[in-house]
Amino acid sequence: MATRRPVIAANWKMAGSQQLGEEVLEKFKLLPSSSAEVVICPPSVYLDSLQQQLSKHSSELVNHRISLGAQNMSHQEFGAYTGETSGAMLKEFGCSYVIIGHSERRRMYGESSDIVADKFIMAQKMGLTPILCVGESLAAREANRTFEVLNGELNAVLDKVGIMAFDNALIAYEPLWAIGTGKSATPEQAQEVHAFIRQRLTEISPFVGEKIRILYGGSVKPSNAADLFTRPDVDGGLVGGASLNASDFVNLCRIASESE
Ligand SMILES: O=C(CO)COP(=O)(O)O
Repeated sequence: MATRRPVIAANWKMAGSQQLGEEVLEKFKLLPSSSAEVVICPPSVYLDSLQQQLSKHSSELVNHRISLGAQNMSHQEFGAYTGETSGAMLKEFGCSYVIIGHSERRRMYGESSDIVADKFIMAQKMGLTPILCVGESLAAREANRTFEVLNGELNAVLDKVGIMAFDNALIAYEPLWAIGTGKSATPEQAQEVHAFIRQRLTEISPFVGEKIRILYGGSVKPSNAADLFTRPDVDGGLVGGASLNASDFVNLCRIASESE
């Protein structure tokens, strides 16, 4: 089996502060080293200060791999799109990653799978690595439609970008019923879906399927992380609530590093 370096990504959503960035980096300085890749996705207005904080503390963070990411971006390149942020702007402010197709954006802001695919394409065009979120609702799970929903969400992107585009992407499996509910998927449920996603990609390209990192998201916290992250197809986490607590978040990175 390929060794895939774990990734822990923080999705602050519309929360956090400049102060939180400072607190998180201070906690990382106390952790001797971590092998997991860490991605912090604050609201875009905080990217500038976080980028500066990262560079200020860089000499004390050499044993960590911390990158910046955004939570969303426009599928357009530039122009008259009030309120939007382009991939080029995110790049200018130090982002390497961007979350694409989070269920909160799909549900609350009407992002169709088609738009999600266009954002994926634009992210890569701008040199950003997309973190593509997929996941089923509780109703879909209860109706045994989990794999059908995931297939639909994956196919919408695969059909437009092709399998090789996934060579430079992460996938986050985030069941909607586990997001912000305190009720995580069980490690068995997560593993089952992650294996399904990997298999789906492996059928088209064994190289991509084996290599791609699939993160689990939905009520990840220090108490359930080790059980999730040690499953063979779970390559880390996309963390909401627990990423707003600096100690918990750094703890999650330590747990992910130890589960490699
Ligand atoms: O949506 C999520 C991360 O993108 C998960 O959020 P919670 O960790 O708060 O459940």
